[in-house]
Amino acid sequence: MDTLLSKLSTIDWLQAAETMHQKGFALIPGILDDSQCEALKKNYINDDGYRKTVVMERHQYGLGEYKYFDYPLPPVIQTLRETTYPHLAAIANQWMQALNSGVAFPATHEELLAQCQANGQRKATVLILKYGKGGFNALHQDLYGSVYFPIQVVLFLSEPNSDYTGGEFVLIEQVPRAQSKARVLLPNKGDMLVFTTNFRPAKGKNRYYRVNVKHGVSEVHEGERYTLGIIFHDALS
Ligand SMILES: O=C(O)CCC(=O)C(=O)O
Ligand SMILES: [Fe+2]
Repeated sequence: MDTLLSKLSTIDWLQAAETMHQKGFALIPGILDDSQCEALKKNYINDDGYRKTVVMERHQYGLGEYKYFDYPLPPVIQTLRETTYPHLAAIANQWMQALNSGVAFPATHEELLAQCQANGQRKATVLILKYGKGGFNALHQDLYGSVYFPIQVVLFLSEPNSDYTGGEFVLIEQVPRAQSKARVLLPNKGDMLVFTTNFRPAKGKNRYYRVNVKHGVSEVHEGERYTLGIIFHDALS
């Protein structure tokens, strides 16, 4: 845990914020070590510590499975969630200001959760996802109620091109009155990707405008791909 905290403390958040402003995502390499990735994956088959399993194809979400963690969250996840939040809140607040939205997010994650609770959103949204051959995640946004935080994080628990092939992380930008732009990413095991849940501001001639963003995962060709998704707001159910 101390090593995780010390890794998180070395993140250059100014640079991450700059990349977020430019592109709506920022890749921060080497956050989880191999044993932390393996421990999270190994625990997937157990029932303890999870509140719900979702078989993605049953809801047309894609092909694969995920499990929502229950409170109290495992210490590694709790640390990731509460330590990264204040930095992301600063970025989100700059976005809200640029877009004149009148929304401001609280400085601490505890306060965000209090806002969720006041709105009946009490269920943990942190999840671990597992995809096998043919698995994919359809393009989506992770909003779980009217209180939501616009930035989320994914930690990559498998090594691309060795644990699995295919399975790129996909981001699609929907620019107003234009056709969509796709970006594909293949982060390494242990990397942390920060990205917008629903939109980012882009600079127009006179003011900022909203670019909608969705994310998903392209088809896994071979092997198994696991990720840990950290969403900062909680869910109604
Ligand atoms: O498996 C992935 O890379 C995507 C996970 C995801 O959609 C999420 O964490 O919200
Ligand atoms: Fe997602």
